[in-house]
Amino acid sequence: MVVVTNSQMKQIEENSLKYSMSMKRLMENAGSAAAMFIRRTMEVDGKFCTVFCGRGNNGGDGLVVARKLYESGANVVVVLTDGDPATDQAKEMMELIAPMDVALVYYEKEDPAYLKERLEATDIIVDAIYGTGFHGQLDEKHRKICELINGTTAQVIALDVPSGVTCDTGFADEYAVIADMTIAFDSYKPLHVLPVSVGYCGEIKTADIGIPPQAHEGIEGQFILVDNEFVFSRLPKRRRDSHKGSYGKLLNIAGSQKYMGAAILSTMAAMRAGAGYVTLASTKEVCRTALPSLLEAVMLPLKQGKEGHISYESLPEILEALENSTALLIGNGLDVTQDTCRLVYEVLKNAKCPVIVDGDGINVISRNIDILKQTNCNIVLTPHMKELSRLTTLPIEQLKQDRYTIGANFAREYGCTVVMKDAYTATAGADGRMYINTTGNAGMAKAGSGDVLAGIIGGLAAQGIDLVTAAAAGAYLHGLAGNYAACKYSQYGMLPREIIDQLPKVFLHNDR
Ligand SMILES: NC(=O)C1=CN([C@@H]2O[C@H](COP(=O)(O)OP(=O)(O)OC[C@H]3O[C@@H](n4cnc5c(N)ncnc54)[C@H](O)[C@@H]3O)[C@@H](O)[C@H]2O)[C@H](O)CC1
Ligand SMILES: [K+]
Repeated sequence: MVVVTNSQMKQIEENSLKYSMSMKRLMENAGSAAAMFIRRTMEVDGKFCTVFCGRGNNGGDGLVVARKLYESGANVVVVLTDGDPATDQAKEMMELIAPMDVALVYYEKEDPAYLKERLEATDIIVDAIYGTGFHGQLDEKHRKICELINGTTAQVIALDVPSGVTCDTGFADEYAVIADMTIAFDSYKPLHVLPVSVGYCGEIKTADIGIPPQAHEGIEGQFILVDNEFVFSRLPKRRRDSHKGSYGKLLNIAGSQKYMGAAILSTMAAMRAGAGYVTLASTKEVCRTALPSLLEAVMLPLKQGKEGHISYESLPEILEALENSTALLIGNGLDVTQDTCRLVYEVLKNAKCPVIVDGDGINVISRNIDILKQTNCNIVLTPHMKELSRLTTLPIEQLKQDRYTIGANFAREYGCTVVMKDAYTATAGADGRMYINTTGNAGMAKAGSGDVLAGIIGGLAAQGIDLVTAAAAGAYLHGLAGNYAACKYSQYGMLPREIIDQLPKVFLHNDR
């Protein structure tokens, strides 16, 4: 799903006028679609509905909803929060509703006691105070209104945007409306996917408001919400006449005496993601220990260094294996030693296939970031917040506030893809596009989950799926399999290995 910014939405709206659409019809369609969603979700006939309308076009949509809910049998009161409508379309909607038996009250003129009483009896509140036109903070009056709305037990339906949330940044005033459902008109906007604001939206529905598809042409989404359609339209079905060589060879350089599990989890995940061959390159001890869990993997046992890591002397064997690989995964459980630093740098300088760098691989790169500029391959980095902080040398607090801009700038500067792992993982492409993932749950916040994600991305990349897609789709599949695992084993009880076990179910449900 493509996410459009406020100015892109305005452009789409304007384009649609070229296809005999009018602003008035768009508003009528938006209000009708919203009323339909409300009717589908809850009983409306005989219910008390209070519609809060601002002066802009969002308020105009609210007036249409008020009319439609009244026609469906609801007892409707419209509260005009800022006086009469200011835009031409909204004024027309006001004229249409005037003759109906819908009470129109002016917030400033109304007795606060009446409003309080009305809200106590209200079943459904429609928030049409501010839409995409809002930015910044709410003033005192609007904070009071939003506080009233948030203080009721009614179902709160926000039109397009919960009032008080800024469309493009997702920044929410501390008193912003907290909706049970938000009806996004035509397209998702950044606030509908950004972690800072999704919590204000409740359930999000998109309403077709009659904008012709041609009006979207040439609009390139900068934020892309990764969904089932995105992922499975990019993961081809396996051909009946194919063979294991058709699905690539992943070389996974992972593990050390201290972190054996990372090698097992990442290798297993890559195999479960569909790769034809997966080779685990690790110390002899890790390979021997991992073998019983990794019957289908190829083992490349290497010399062990003094600290239990892969010895630098193994470089020639690794480079030879790299020659035949279609993707490289490096870093899971490698440990950070002088040897691993040299090893990772040399391997990166020599790699020609797509490379995924995770865990200690990232920590090693953070010590010498310019190595990223000395490579001849496409690279995905998969840092969590702490690792991103090491990579960018920025404090975590700053990253939390502005990770989209910082991540996109980093990806652009170093020409790589950055999977920023968090509760809502976002993948920044080198072209500055941001792929937002919303699958996953708190049960995945356990050591080993990252190894599984890296393995999935590696497995997909080995099959020839382009690296940005492998990264964004990998995060989605990982989260969805994690959700299945939580359903089976609970968020408390689930283990990262069970995310791998659930991956086949995700594929099965999507006919892969
Ligand atoms: N996109 C479409 O095709 C359609 C969208 N519709 C609806 O229109 C709104 C956007 O309407 P707009 O009139 O541009 O803005 P708002 O209604 O959100 O009104 C904002 C209003 O408030 C002012 N303002 C902005 N920030 C602040 C602030 N911090 N404090 C006070 N006032 C502020 C701003 O200047 C505006 O005047 C969209 O969301 C849809 O709901 C159409 O109806 C259908 C087609
Ligand atoms: K609104």
